[in-house]
Amino acid sequence: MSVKLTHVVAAVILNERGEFLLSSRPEGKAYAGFWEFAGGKVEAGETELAALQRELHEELGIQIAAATPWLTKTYRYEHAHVYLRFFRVLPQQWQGEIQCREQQQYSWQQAGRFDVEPMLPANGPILRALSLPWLLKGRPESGWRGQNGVGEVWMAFDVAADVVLHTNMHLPTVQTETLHLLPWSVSAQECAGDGWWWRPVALSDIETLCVQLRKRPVDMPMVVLLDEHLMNQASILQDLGVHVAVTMAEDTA
Ligand SMILES: Nc1nc2c([nH]c(=O)n2[C@H]2C[C@H](O)[C@@H](COP(=O)(O)OP(=O)(O)OP(=O)(O)O)O2)c(=O)[nH]1
Repeated sequence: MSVKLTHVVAAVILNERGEFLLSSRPEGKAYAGFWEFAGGKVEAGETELAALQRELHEELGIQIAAATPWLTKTYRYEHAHVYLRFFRVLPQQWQGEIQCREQQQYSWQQAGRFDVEPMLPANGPILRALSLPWLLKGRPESGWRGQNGVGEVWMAFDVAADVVLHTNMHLPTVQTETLHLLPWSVSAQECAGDGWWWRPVALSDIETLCVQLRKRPVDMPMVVLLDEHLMNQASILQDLGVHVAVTMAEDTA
């Protein structure tokens, strides 16, 4: 029996302080009072970006100029089986004053420290993924460090030994069918059943990765390890849609 999936888009809106926006679901909707990322159902004939722009304007009165596809998630509620597409919206990609047009509430939240509840049940992994810093720097000997809204995240991995240790973060597995389509320069390694690391050789590999991630999105972050010659590309990778970048750094003290 085929299951009808409800196609939903939702926006991870960021502000200049690196916080992200959650809002409560209004009275009259399923899971009223639960917290979510603003968004809603994609209408027939509408693109995902157009749906996101319409929903964010209807719910919060803000305008979205652009949004980067991020993670995806399918989830079966009693009321619907949903296919959720999350988009990252950077501070320069949205404008307007936030208004609660549907009598909902909103809150700016820090990654890793949520003080609103209850959350929509489908969103747990998404909230955990947000606690991953976008960029971590370090070396294999000393581990990699980055900042999220709460503080420092540290992790270490030994690609050869296929072992990952980490603190204050979560690195679950991505879908293998997407991994098989990637332009492997060095094949991806599953690390202790906890995540996937991928080490591209050229910027074009990363562009191909991002095209594949847009076509076949994954439900957890893909961590891209950048060798030294690709480090200066890190600033453009976020726009391309890379989830998490790990770079070698001189100073790891
Ligand atoms: N907007 C949003 N919906 C989410 C999130 N997580 C999650 O599981 N959902 C689910 C809840 C709902 O079943 C579905 C969104 O549908 P909705 O009823 O809110 O959509 P809508 O705003 O278009 O509502 P309506 O016009 O039909 O009243 O997706 C999230 O973070 N944001």
